[in-house]
Amino acid sequence: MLKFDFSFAFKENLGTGLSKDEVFNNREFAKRSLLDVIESEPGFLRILKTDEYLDEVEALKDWVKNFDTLVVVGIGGSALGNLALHASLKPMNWNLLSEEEREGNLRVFVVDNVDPHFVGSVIEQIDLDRTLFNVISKSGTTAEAMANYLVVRGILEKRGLDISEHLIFTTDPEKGVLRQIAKEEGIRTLTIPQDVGGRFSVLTPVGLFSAMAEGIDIRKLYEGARNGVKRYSESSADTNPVLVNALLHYSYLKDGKSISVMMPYSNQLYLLADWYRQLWAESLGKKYDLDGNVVNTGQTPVKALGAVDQHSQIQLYNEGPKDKIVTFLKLEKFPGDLQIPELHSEIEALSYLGGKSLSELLNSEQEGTAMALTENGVPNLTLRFDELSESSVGEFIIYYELLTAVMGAMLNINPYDQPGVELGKKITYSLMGRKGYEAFAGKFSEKKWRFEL
Ligand SMILES: O=P(O)(O)OC[C@H]1O[C@](O)(CO)[C@@H](O)[C@@H]1O
Repeated sequence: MLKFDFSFAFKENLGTGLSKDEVFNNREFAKRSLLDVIESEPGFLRILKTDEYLDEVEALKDWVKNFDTLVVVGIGGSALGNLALHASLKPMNWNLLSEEEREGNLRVFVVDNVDPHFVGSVIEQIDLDRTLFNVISKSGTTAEAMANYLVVRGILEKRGLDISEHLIFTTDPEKGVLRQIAKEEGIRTLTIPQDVGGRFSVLTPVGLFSAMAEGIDIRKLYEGARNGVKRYSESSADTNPVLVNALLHYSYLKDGKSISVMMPYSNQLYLLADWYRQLWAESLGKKYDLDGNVVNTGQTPVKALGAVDQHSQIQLYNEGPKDKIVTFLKLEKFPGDLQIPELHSEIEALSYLGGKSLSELLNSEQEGTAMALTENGVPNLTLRFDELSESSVGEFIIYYELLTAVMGAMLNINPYDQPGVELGKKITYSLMGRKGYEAFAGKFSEKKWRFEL
């Protein structure tokens, strides 16, 4: 079970900011918002009521064993969940291990960006004959995912490999070009349910397939998420960590804290902060509220890595603008630890470290940073994992999905759409010569718009 420490989030300890009374003033509003979310049964909650998606993915278990490597091709919500599961639940050197060391489980690479050097370097590391490519796109129109699909397909064709054996598509059950191509060519498919948006889709086949392929127990992931739903659906605002956190983030946002920092003190947890960044940004960053008023709301998610970013960001967080609320992610038990040898006992600047472990140092740094922020009046909270396991990561995912949806309800916006991404996509189509989109970039090529040196 995840543990939450909200001690340093209130005026009582900060000496500034919002008091418990001020924050909990909105408790009825938060409770109603949570109830509304649960009653509306968004797709990310509905999927946990069935084993349908687990079964769909597990039906491919034997076929997957034909391969040594899985390459996920997708971007945003079609990539970040895969990366987060891979980083948090597999050893950091997983893709460097031999097949025996991996006990037949697959290496997993995620190709999201269209940086040619990045894509090329992944291709160089794989044995095409033993590689399966999972092209993930809900819409089937995202330029980056489609371009990388074409690149990969081109390479497979050139090599004379059987396309329908080396490709699988994860996409909308009915719509889109990937569905169409799959039907025509007999390519296997997995479903992205229509009621689940990309950034909420990690517990659909989007995230489950690569997780299963690399040996993650996807049923345990569901178990953690399902237990999380029970725990976080509870309606007491004083004991439900979703409600406390929603109240905190909502109240501090209204109070001018426009930045939400997530700072894991663990390299393995770092990509969970990346996943959270898309979830918080695309869900809550909205121009209009549900009544059509222009609100331009949202809270900018920032990720930082402890202890590394203590030496890069903390000066700003402590002494810069008071516009942040910070969430630390802390890991109690690391998969492995290193003892610091007792050397140089005569040098005081080194001797105090001897005999301690690296995890002890890292976690002391987290506590020290939390206390320093508190001294400086920066509200912060700590979310603690006892250890990294499928069930704790599953719980974390549902915790943040629910928190985001409740925040959306409190802000009276739609957390499930992303209209603000569309214009940039259309201008890109225009720049790339896509038919029907000619006009979108034209305007900005006029001389009066330019200031180039
Ligand atoms: O799965 P798709 O449709 O390719 O979309 C990828 C990503 O692009 C967006 O639509 C816009 O960034 C995200 O919401 C989504 O996760």
